[in-house]
Amino acid sequence: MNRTPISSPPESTEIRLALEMSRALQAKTIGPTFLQSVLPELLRMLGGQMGGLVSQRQGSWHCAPWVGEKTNFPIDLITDAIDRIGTDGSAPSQIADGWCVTPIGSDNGTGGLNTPSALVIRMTDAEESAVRESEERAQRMIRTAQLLASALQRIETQMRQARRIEQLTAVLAAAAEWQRLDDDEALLRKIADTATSLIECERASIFLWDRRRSKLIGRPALGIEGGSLEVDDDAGVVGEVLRSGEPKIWNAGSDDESRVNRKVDESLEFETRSLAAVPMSSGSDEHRREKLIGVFEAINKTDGEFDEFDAVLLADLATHAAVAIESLRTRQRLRSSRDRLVQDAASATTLVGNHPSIETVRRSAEKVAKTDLTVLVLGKNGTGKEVLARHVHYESDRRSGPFVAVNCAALVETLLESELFGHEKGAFTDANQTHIGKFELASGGTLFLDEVGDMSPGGQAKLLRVLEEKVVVRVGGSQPIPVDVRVIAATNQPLEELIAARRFREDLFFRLNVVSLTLPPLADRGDDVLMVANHFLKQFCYQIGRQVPQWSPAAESALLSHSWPGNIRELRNTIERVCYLTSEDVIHPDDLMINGAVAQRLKGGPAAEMPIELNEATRIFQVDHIESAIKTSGGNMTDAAGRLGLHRSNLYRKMRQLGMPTSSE
Ligand SMILES: Nc1ncnc2c1ncn2[C@@H]1O[C@H](COP(=O)(O)OP(=O)(O)OP(=O)(O)O)[C@@H](O)[C@H]1O
Repeated sequence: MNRTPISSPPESTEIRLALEMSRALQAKTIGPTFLQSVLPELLRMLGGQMGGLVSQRQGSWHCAPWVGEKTNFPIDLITDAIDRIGTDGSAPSQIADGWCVTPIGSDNGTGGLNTPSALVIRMTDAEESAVRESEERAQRMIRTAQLLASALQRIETQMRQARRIEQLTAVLAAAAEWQRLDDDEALLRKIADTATSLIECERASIFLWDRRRSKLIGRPALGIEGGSLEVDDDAGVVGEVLRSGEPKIWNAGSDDESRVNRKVDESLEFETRSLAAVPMSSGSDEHRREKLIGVFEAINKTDGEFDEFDAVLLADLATHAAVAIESLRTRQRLRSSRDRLVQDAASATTLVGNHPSIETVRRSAEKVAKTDLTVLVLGKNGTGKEVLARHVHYESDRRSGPFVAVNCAALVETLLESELFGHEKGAFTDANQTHIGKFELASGGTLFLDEVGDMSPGGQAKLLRVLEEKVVVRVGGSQPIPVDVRVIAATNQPLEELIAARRFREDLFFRLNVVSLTLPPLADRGDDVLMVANHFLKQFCYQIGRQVPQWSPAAESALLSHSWPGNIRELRNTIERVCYLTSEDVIHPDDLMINGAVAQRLKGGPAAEMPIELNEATRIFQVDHIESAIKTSGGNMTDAAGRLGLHRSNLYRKMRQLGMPTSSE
């Protein structure tokens, strides 16, 4: 070989190289183009004429970054050098035929080069001669090449880590956006679009698994106008993923053609050149398999082939996508069962009647329902004040929220505050646990304050404050809790008279009486009596499974002429009795047992042909007796309780026991 005298590289080469590389490592702008821009200068310092980083991916060699021509690689030398990488990560350089090859060890999965790689330098002729002449020069070449190799590895690691952070940030941002979507078509499309742009591929598809039919349904089925793409769940690469639960990559040319299900391409008039597919599961490690909902697939990498980094990114997206799909499904299920419940509850509280007075109330109720105004419902006992309050609730935008009813008369002052506003654990002797008040429970919905006229003065003052400030403070607590509640109050008491007698606060009256709705007594509703009677008749007959009987004309007249002092509640009880105590196809006036007929019947009068069990007779007597006490007291429950020798709260308890409506929650 021709030995040309050469000058040794200046002693400072290694130092300059080290300085240059440390500057490079500190640069904030390290990116894919960075190495390409600094490599020529580094090579020149090393005495190289061409070279760069060579790595083997998916069976073929890639040179990037690289300076100079890409021909005549010393493949054998590179393979040999890579094979010599020690288990401890040591990577000896090889010098031969003018090449210096330095393998780059794996960085143990820290995000750097975990594909076989080597720094390859083609020496200038002068450098080659110098290296051949002098062992010291050869050693210097090796040392500087190793220095450069380790710097390249660090730079590459940094770049990959920066890219990974960027990707994960993008995945998290996308996942947060997916959680906000409420329509599954839009969600799936958005997931596919995100994957397409992050992974840099032509399209992405989600294959949802229909386990029962052993099919995978491609969504979005791009290219199939309005149709759906369905494949057998064991076909193609997606089938492999489903079977193994592992990510799979396929690249045309380097992988087995038979793995791809070309039927999909045919139906989409598309050509798959490369493909990465990963399982989609919303479960954590041990539940991954059972929570597998499908396969996520990226098709045709825009530049080159898919590699394991793409598969890792796709798997990140798939995990978040599976959670978003599952949580949308759960939300949809919950929403539809909630809608069904709301629908059931709304239809169970129908405001029956079409008398003009009821039509007027209904129209006003529906109008006020669209606002958040406080409503005061007025009317005698049993006229349907709670039914009307529920009607307002179910007609309002708050219908999916709770409807919470509180009977203010049934609460003694000491309990009222804790019932309405809640208490903290330890607030008083029996407060073993934190108790959420009705205002908080009704948040997002409606709070119905029944018998508000019976509220104690202290209770009235506290209620007024909450209505004005729209915050509650639990008893024993200090934290103000904002409450979003529409309040509907009701009373059968003449509030103006109570105000004059200083038993009801005028300021609270004005606060509650923003809109008032008044229900007329049943006797003033004309033929509605028959309509409501038929409504209850059907309801009770259905409950006990008997044929609905007919009214005799005389029974209809009796219903229409009765004064119904207990209003609809009395009518309801009457019809309930009729349903339970008669068995004929036609109902006669005597069957109604109104106008004292119950007592007469219980005393063994003419209406007593049908035997009644003792329990039922006792119940009927008690109901009748309590109703007449309430009637005599003009609806004042405290007074009625006094007449019956009971405390007011015991009267409510008794009424509940007897199945009498009490308008409490
Ligand atoms: N218009 C109506 N259509 C159908 N059922 C009704 C109607 N009005 C009242 N009811 C029924 O009558 C009974 C009494 O109604 P509700 O409890 O709403 O009356 P109230 O005026 O609130 O009574 P109270 O003043 O005693 O609290 C309930 O069983 C209710 O379902």
